[in-house]
Amino acid sequence: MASSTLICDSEPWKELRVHVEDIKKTHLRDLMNDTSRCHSMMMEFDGILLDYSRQRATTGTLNKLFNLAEAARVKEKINRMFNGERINSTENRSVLHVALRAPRDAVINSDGKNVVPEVWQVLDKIRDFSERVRSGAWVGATGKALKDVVAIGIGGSFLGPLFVHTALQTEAEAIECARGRQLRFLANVDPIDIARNITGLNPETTLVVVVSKTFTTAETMLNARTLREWISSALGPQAVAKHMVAVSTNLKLVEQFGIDPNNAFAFWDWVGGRYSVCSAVGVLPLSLQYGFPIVEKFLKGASSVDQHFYSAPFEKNVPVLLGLLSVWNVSFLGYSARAILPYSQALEKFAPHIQQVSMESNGKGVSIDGVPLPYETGEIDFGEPGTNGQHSFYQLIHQGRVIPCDFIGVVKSQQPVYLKDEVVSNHDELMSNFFAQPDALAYGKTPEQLQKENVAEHLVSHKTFSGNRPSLSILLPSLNAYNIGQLLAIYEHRVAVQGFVWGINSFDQWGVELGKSLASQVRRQLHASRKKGESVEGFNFSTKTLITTYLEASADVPSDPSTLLPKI
Ligand SMILES: O=P(O)(O)OC[C@H]1O[C@H](O)[C@H](O)[C@@H](O)[C@@H]1O
Repeated sequence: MASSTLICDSEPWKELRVHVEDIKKTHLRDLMNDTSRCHSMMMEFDGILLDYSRQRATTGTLNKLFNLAEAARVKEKINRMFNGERINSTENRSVLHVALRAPRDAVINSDGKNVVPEVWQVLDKIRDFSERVRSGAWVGATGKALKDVVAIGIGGSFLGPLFVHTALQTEAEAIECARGRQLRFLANVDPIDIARNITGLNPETTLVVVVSKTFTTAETMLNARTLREWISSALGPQAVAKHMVAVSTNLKLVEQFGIDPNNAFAFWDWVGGRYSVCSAVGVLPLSLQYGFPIVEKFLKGASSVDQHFYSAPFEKNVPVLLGLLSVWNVSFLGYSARAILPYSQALEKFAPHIQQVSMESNGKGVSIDGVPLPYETGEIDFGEPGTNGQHSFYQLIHQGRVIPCDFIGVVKSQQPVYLKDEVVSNHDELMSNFFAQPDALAYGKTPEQLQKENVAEHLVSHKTFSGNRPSLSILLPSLNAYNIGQLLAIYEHRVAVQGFVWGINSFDQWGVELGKSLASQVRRQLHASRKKGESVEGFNFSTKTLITTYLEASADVPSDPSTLLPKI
């Protein structure tokens, strides 16, 4: 364990701690009255409007945060990331998801080698393959076109592609391109997820894409073996070659599984799982569904933000500003959660994706040098589309704990609806809430206001809103593939900025390993008990009792069953 200077020992950190006392003396109601402050806390980039005037911050706070960024050497760390240095030091890897969406002529080096040509080699292969499948040039074992795709993967090999798919599903151009096709995602090892995913699908017209960076993830591999069985029991084992393809960094294991290496789409260990949606992980299933040209627009949107993040000064740099403000909220104001609230049903899978990007990246206990941290990192991310969330958990956000909110709105709906006799269009109705909620949180409602409204005395405290609750608003011009790419990259880089300031490694995830290895011990026990009747040993009293109860109550499961697939 090396020793290193922690950011909390720096002068800018200490200054921010002192500055909290100044901010405590202010209320957002007053801060919002300062028009020049608000003006300076709004910016536009590539069609996106960012308004962070409802943060509990002044221009002075921002300056102190920029000093903190300097002390944390954030610019240097961004450069090291883009230069392909091995900033993921515990795995000895570079972190180059930006190369996945770089233009064909860009140069991004990893170990002195420009990786952009290999990125485009795979993209070209995806374009070619997806066009062949979509046009019916590539057919299944019985000669039928493959119109349905099941993508098997979990975590980073699932959440990002699901978010993008869900966001595109209702977009006009994407709808046209996807006509007659279905894309489904099988993630959970729960057989119910298998049942749901194969329901209504015919193996003859289905292509299965196995997506796994390592090709060893227990859930994904069992699901892959299950769908291999589903295909071969219906069409014969030789059908697997036509009906199963793979995305992985481990092409050797892909071949051992029985998938033709020609039908494997590579990516590289410099792509972290949760940062892999722009690799074949997302690009292959999405291109099969929507065609490569749409996915290329998504990559371009992400690339535009990459260039902005790399080159814009911090005062006008969207991911940097967002990252610094999150650090301010978490480490100085003590707000440990963040709500992601898109006012667009198309973004319903955005919060679950960002949950992994953020929490798996920044939920760490030690510095990048292995020094235990005296401050907490990461935040608890959750969210639902507005207005649904308003009728669910917003009560707590308005009158309970303070949770900084990200409001994400879209100017032009993907699916406008107008009714002749209504006051506003349906999208305007949605957006009325998008504009109102941040002010409700910021201003609140005072007892004096309530008294003026003649509210009964015994209800005044119940109806009082303290306000002073921070939020920020992001307004996108529309929600097409390009905008979806922009949004993704903004959040990816914001998380990196937070990690750079906290001085942690945002690109490893050792915290997921312990549970996996304990599950292996349980798996061995279940096998031994079911097949050989062995008693449950080697666990504490609680776990032993739970497992024994489970085994006894399911003793009717045959010890050597023949293959059984869901019947639904
Ligand atoms: O893509 P795979 O190798 O199958 O990994 C799938 C997921 O599982 C791991 O446990 C990690 O928590 C995730 O970061 C990863 O995305």
